[in-house]
Amino acid sequence: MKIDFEKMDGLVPAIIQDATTKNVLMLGFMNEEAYKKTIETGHVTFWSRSRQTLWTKGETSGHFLNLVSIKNDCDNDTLLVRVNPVGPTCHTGTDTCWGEDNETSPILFLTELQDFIDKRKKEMPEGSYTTSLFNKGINKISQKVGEEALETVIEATNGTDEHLVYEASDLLYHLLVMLTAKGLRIEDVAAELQKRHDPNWDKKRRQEKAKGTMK
Ligand SMILES: N=c1c2ncn([C@@H]3O[C@H](COP(=O)(O)OP(=O)(O)OP(=O)(O)O)[C@@H](O)[C@H]3O)c2ncn1[C@@H]1O[C@H](COP(=O)(O)O)[C@@H](O)[C@H]1O
Repeated sequence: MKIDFEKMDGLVPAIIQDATTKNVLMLGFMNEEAYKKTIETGHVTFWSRSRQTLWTKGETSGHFLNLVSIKNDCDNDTLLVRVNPVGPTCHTGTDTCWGEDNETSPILFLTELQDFIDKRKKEMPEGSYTTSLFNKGINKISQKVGEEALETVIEATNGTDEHLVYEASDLLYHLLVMLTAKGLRIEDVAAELQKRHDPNWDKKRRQEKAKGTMK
């Protein structure tokens, strides 16, 4: 279904959400022209009600909202616009128009860290520990994962919580490097875990195992 501008007298509210952190950044209004321009340019564009003109967010500040996706609500009169913001969204200098900092949750940081590791793999800058791991290859990276797993286990059985968190972090970092080396993502692992969360998953797994279609 198309967004219904007519129903809304030509102007629909557009909720702007950070595609990564999922924080709500601001609310704006779009007419059909602004909507089309947003899709054509990939920069979120509104209709300014006060200035009565099209307004591309970032055109003066450089703080563009790069379009990721745009979606109608259930009755096609409000838009959810997911973006990657360049800089702070609010004109007051805060990340959201509600004065909040756009903090990444520690769990989401795992994907950010893997993006960073992937960048290291592509650019291979000198002096980087991650680069040195990629240079040594998958066998050495796998060995490091094994070592860090062992150190984590030792802390779990015989150490402090603080040391356990420290070693588990070493383990996760090296696991991310290993996944990256293999062209895989932490999201692939999360998706597998999500699949397993189905209460019938283990039953299905056993059935498939019995049929010999799964290891
Ligand atoms: N999270 C980590 C991280 N965790 C652990 N490590 C490194 O992993 C190594 C752990 O190995 P060990 O405990 O065996 O200690 P070691 O004796 O120094 O290591 P070896 O001599 O055995 O290789 C240390 O050198 C740590 O510095 C990490 N190195 C990098 N990161 C992240 O990766 C980013 C990029 O790092 P660089 O590529 O080095 O810029 C950083 O900004 C961080 O966010």
